[in-house]
Amino acid sequence: MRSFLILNGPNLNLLGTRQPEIYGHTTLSDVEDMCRAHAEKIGVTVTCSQSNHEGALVDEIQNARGRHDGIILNAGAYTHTSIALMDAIKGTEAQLVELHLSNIHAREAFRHQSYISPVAVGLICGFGAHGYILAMDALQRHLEKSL
Ligand SMILES: O=C1C[C@@](O)(C(=O)O)C[C@@H](O)[C@@H]1O
Repeated sequence: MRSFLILNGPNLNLLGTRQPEIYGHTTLSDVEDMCRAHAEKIGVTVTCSQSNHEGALVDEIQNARGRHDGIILNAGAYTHTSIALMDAIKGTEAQLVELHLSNIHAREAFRHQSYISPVAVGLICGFGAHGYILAMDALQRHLEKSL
C-alpha cells in the first residue's frame, strides 16, 4: 500500500480560526480526518504532521525518504521564503504536491513567488480544504503513471 505524508507548515495549526474569510472554518484536525477517510477510500496510508519550524519541516522531508511514496506539502509562508525546503525536496527527490488553501496568485505579489513549485510534481491552490483531497488523488495518479 502506498504511503503519503501530509505536511503542514507555519500557522496551519490555527486553521478554522485564522482569517476564516481566506482559509475557511475547517480546522486542521478536520482536514486530517478528511485525509484519513479519503486515504481509506483510495487505498493508501497517510501520516499527518504540522510544524511551525522550518528546520523541523526540513527534517520531516528528509525522513520521508524511503518511508513515504509521496508528500503533500502546504508550507504556508515558508513557500515564499525557504530555499532550505526547496533544497530538501530536491535533495531527497521527493515526489511532492504543493498545496495551498487559497489561490496564492490572486493575492499579494509576495505570495506569487514559490520556492516549492520548481521542485514539485504539481501545484493545487484555491480550493480550500478540498484541495487536500484533490492533491491525494493527483499524487496517487502521478505515482501510478510513473510505475
Ligand atoms: O500560511 C499561508 C497559507 C497558504 O499556504 C495557503 O494555504 O493558502 C498561503 C500562504 O501564502 C500563507 O502564508
